[in-house]
Amino acid sequence: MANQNTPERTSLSPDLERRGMLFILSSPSGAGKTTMSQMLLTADEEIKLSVSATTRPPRPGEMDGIDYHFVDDATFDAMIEKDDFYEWAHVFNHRYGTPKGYIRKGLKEGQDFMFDIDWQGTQQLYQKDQQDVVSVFLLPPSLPELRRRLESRAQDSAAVIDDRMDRARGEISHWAEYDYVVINDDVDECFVKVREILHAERRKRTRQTGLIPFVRELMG
Ligand SMILES: Nc1nc2c(ncn2[C@@H]2O[C@H](COP(=O)(O)OP(=O)(O)O)[C@@H](O)[C@H]2O)c(=O)[nH]1
Ligand SMILES: Nc1ncnc2c1ncn2[C@@H]1O[C@H](COP(=O)(O)OP(=O)(O)O)[C@@H](O)[C@H]1O
Repeated sequence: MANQNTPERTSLSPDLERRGMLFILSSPSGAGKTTMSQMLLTADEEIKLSVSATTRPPRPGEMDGIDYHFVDDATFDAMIEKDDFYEWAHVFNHRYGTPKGYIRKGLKEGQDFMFDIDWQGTQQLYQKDQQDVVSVFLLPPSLPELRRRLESRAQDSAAVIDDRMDRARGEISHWAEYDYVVINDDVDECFVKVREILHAERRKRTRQTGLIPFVRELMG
């Protein structure tokens, strides 16, 4: 069996074309989206991260263009003006948005993208492209554990952590809008579940555009 962190190809066949997928991970802050998305990106060479633009300042260790495109308010305004965003939203007193160009081009070429976005962005992507969106909501095992994770990440001030905890219930209230809900208790078990979802969704008949010519040929 392949090691769970080893890159692998998961296409049914390299010859079969399929539609790219918009794979969304949402959760209250601290429940584990970044952890899960990094594990999936390491383990699976067929999915790329959609790098959002944000007006929030970088955390220690975050890199411009890798974790986010860190922009100022004027630049974000200009991007809205130029219709550069697939979707954007206000979250925690900052603005976050998904730049369009890169995603559109990739999807056409059958590339899968992972989105670490909130429920507002998820709703907007569903409105634009219902067929290609797969959404997963991560729940923490408990609220005290959620606080413990925010504190253990040690990258936000006490006031920011309090604010995120205050908003957690509101974010959790959107759980039923998602295709899948996974409780992130043990990190490795959660990863296996999220990866199973990704693999199964790739095999959906409607995503495999190469099936029609394949079956035609199969049937002679
Ligand atoms: N709608 C939308 N939400 C985003 C985007 N990028 C990030 N977010 C969400 O903004 C929230 C705050 O993200 P961040 O500041 O990185 O904090 P974290 O969730 O604690 O890692 C999270 O719920 C993210 O999923 C985006 O492009 N669009
Ligand atoms: N299943 C888990 N058990 C324990 N700690 C976890 C688990 N998942 C994530 N963490 C830790 O919790 C903190 C918040 O996780 P992170 O992935 O940054 O959350 P988010 O991106 O949703 O804000 C990080 O320090 C991370 O290492």
